[in-house]
Amino acid sequence: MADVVLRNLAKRFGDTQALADLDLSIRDGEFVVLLGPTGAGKTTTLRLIAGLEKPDSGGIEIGGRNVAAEAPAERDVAFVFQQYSLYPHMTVYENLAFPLKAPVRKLSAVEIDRRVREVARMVRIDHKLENRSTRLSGGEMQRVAIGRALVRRPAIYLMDEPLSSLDAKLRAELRLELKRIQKELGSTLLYVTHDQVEAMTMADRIGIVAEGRLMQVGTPREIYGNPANLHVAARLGQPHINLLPADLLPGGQPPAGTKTVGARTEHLDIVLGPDANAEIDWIEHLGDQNHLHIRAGNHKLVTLADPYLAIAPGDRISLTLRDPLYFDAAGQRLS
Ligand SMILES: Nc1ncnc2c1ncn2[C@@H]1O[C@H](COP(=O)(O)OP(=O)(O)OP(=O)(O)O)[C@@H](O)[C@H]1O
Repeated sequence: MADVVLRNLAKRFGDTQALADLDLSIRDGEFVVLLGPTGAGKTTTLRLIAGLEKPDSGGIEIGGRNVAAEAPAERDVAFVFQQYSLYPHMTVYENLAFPLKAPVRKLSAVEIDRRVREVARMVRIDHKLENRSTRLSGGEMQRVAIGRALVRRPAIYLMDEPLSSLDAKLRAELRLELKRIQKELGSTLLYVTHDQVEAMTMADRIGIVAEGRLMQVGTPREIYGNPANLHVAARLGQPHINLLPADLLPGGQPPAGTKTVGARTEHLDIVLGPDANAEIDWIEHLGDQNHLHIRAGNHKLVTLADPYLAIAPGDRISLTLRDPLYFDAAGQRLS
């Protein structure tokens, strides 16, 4: 495993600036997640590190080595794609063993067997080793694809939305397993997703990417609690952060220059009573929690509420800010 350093990386495809001035250091053994919408430049970043694309400018170091002149095979990275790319004519065992059989690796049959079985146990596919890879469920195929990357011990694992084709339950399971395996192996991992829950639950650090730029890098807690700008604030949190004019609700202390107040659930106090400044529009019942849709003046807000809160559409409430986030006219965070 190794440190990976990206310096001022830029890449353009025709008129599209896919990446601009991207700086990022990934520490040995760290799990970094790039989070951003479609077209933000996440996959391009992985492909540049893997050597599948050439940067227009900037540098890439893997384990202290400048890899600019190295072919993909020399870079010692393992890539897991969104779609399981297994060899269909092979069994699960053969798929897992394949990356270890390259003559340059000089591994004995006993060592290959040991590693294949160890990784198969890790990704919980050891009971299907003799199955043809086409005779697996989607989740099992993706486990094999991840396992095939894990049998090698590369400098870095690059994973491009490896769980996005799976159903929600499997995604949640594999998310936990992937994090456990990464910790167990001490692997360096750069993982791309547009799923904020994956980013929050797996990452040591999250990098928020938008329009080819890295907006902020930090721990999930920093990114959520201390976003640098409106864009970052809007990427995390369910329901979405409410963006309101500075003078809409009482309770805040907006600093000079405040244009927008960012209020998440934890920044809003609700009291039923006579001093109402807002009204409940409707309530979405999600089982373990409710989403309250609230109207305050001409603005609509959404916040979470305990399902036992005795509240109904049409109820008038008093809505107060508690330590929200403040942004200036350019969308930069003020405090
Ligand atoms: N080979 C290519 N030729 C032309 N344009 C490309 C190419 N690869 C990427 N792009 C463009 O570069 C931009 C960044 O693409 P990239 O695939 O890195 O985004 P992404 O963040 O991974 O998006 P997604 O979540 O949809 O995978 C997009 O506008 C995309 O259309």
